[in-house]
Amino acid sequence: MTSFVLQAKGLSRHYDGDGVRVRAVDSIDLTVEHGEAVSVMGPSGCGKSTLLHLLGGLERPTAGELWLGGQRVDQLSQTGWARLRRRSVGFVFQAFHLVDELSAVENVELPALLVGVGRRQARAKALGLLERLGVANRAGYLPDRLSGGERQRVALARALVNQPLLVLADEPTGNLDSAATAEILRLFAEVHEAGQTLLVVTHDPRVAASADRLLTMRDGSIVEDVRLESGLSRLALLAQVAGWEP
Ligand SMILES: Nc1ncnc2c1ncn2[C@@H]1O[C@H](COP(=O)(O)OP(=O)(O)OP(=O)(O)O)[C@@H](O)[C@H]1O
Repeated sequence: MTSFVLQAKGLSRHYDGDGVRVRAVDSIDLTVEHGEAVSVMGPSGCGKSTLLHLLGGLERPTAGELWLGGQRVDQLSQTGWARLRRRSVGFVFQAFHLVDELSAVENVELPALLVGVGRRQARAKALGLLERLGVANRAGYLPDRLSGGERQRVALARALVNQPLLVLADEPTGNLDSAATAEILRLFAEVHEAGQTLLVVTHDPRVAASADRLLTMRDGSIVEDVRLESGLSRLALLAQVAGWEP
């Protein structure tokens, strides 16, 4: 068995329009091992979201190879990707993307039902996750009756319900106040400690510093790839990125 969850080789996504080529993602090489928590930072427009979309099959590369859990996926059809994504990739977005008409528990169990888990088992899994993430008391609520922090916890539960190989999060705290951000960070840390592989795109240095590896992107490329091993290096990162005094 391969030890990596994800491997990209020369992965690129270029857009052509008005005679101009935008190299949104430009020949990226990246390996993510099982159990890593990786954060991706960089200035607006440097290609972070495009990279995340490529890694989760929401967009197709214009060049390069992508491997997920030992399977080559850059050539997969849309249907093939949809099937793979349901089982192997969990998404958490800034805007939550919950189904408004479904209750919290129904949102969480939906991906399980879609891969053929029985109703009773799907419900039990969903309730278990809501419990673990501290929102079991909101199981029957529709999303519009939940706070931002609660919605994101439900979205995280939904991302985890099929025990994916990889969770991809795009600015997961972008719509949250600082108390809810701290709570979501704590939950991401717990999920990571339980062995989940994570890749998080963020502008927030607190989020970035909670990972154990930080990628910095510029103009479609990864220009820095550092391990954040100690509390000290995390503090230094915070100071450097945010201009704070440690
Ligand atoms: N569908 C598209 N067509 C043309 N250009 C695109 C498309 N999607 C993204 N781009 C361009 O690709 C580049 C990277 O965009 P991307 O959204 O990945 O950046 P980002 O780092 O996530 O930005 P932000 O931090 O502002 O969300 C930008 O120059 C953007 O304008």
